[in-house]
Formats: sequence, C-alpha cells, structure tokens
Amino acid sequence: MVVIQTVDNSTVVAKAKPISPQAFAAYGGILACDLQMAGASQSSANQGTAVKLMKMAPVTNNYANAPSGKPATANWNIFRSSPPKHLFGSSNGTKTYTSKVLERHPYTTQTFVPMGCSRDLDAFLVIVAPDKEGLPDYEKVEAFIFKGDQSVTYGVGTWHAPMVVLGDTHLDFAVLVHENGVDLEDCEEVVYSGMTIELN
Ligand SMILES: NC(=O)N[C@@H](O)C(=O)O
Repeated sequence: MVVIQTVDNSTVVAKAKPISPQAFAAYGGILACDLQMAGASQSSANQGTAVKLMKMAPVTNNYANAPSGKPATANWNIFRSSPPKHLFGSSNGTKTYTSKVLERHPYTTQTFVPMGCSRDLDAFLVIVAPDKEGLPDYEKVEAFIFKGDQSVTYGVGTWHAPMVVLGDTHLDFAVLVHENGVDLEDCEEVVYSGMTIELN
C-alpha cells in the first residue's frame, strides 16, 4: 500500500443510497441475485435444482501491462472486517461515516463476497469515485449500501474506500483478486483529512 498523495480537503458529502446494477455499472459490478435475475442470461444447473446466472460480474487480470512484468496469481483471500466504529458519527441526527482513504488496484478487479450475513441487513458501505488525472475525483464520490446477500466487484483501477462494515461485529468477506506482490502495482492509496458520507 503506497500513499500517493495526501489531499487536505474538507468535508465532501455524499448520501449513501441502495445499490443497483445500473447505478454501479461505471465502477465495476455487483452480484445480487434478486436484482439481476430478471435480466440475466440463465441456464439450469445442479440437476435442475439451481438456476445459473452467467457472467454476472467482471474478473479481469491486466498485470501483463504492469511495469514490473511480474505475473500475478488469482487469489481467494479472506477479509475478517471489523466495523470502523471510530469513523462513525452523527450530524444533526444523521448517521455519518468519515472516509479517509481511497484506493485502487490498477491491474485487477477485486470482488468482496460477504459470508454468513443476512440478506435483511445493511451489511457494508461501498464508497467509490471516478478518476480525475490519476487521483480520485473526490467531488464526485458516490456511496452505496449493500445487503448481506450482495457482493461488490471493484473494476480495474476503480477508486474505492477500504471495506466499511455497518454491523456491530466483524463480517467475513471472500475476496477474489489478482496480486503479484509488487506494492505499487497491487494497490495505490490516497489519504484525506476526511470526507463525510451521510448514511440515512
Ligand atoms: N488497503 C487494503 O488493504 N486494500 C485491500 O483491498 C488490499 O487487498 O490491498
């Protein structure tokens, strides 16, 4: 993880909204069966006991373009993510989250699949931003609430915040990513004084 630049910006407010495939398309993809079933290419599987929705989120490895030329492996990692309680607060009765880091993975997608979390829960907060001349365009930050049965895939080079768990205890994610162990090629970070996201 490399700090690219510390940007001393004041509060940038984005209001978190529910996720949808359309709303997140510019940032990568999601896996959310109830939201995607209707429009998906489907087939039967598992002897007719499963409906298979095909190619629902991207999996990309662009490390061939990385300067080091060091190949990457596709890895299933586990993130046991604890809620960053010290960054939650409230303002005028509105729950807030203060985001201090945006990062990106220049040569790979990264997918977080929550494990063992109810579909009825607001499980985690996803914060993303478009790129502007090699840094996040923090004035166009967007924030989305994901349920326990929804997964997020950050597109190649998509600026995003580290995982923000909304529950009271840790949440385990299965994480699919490509990595070659070269810090600057695996992850770039930008550090901020604080961007405020409204949660409700
Ligand atoms: N900062 C941080 O740990 N980012 C992770 O997404 C990672 O795997 O690099």
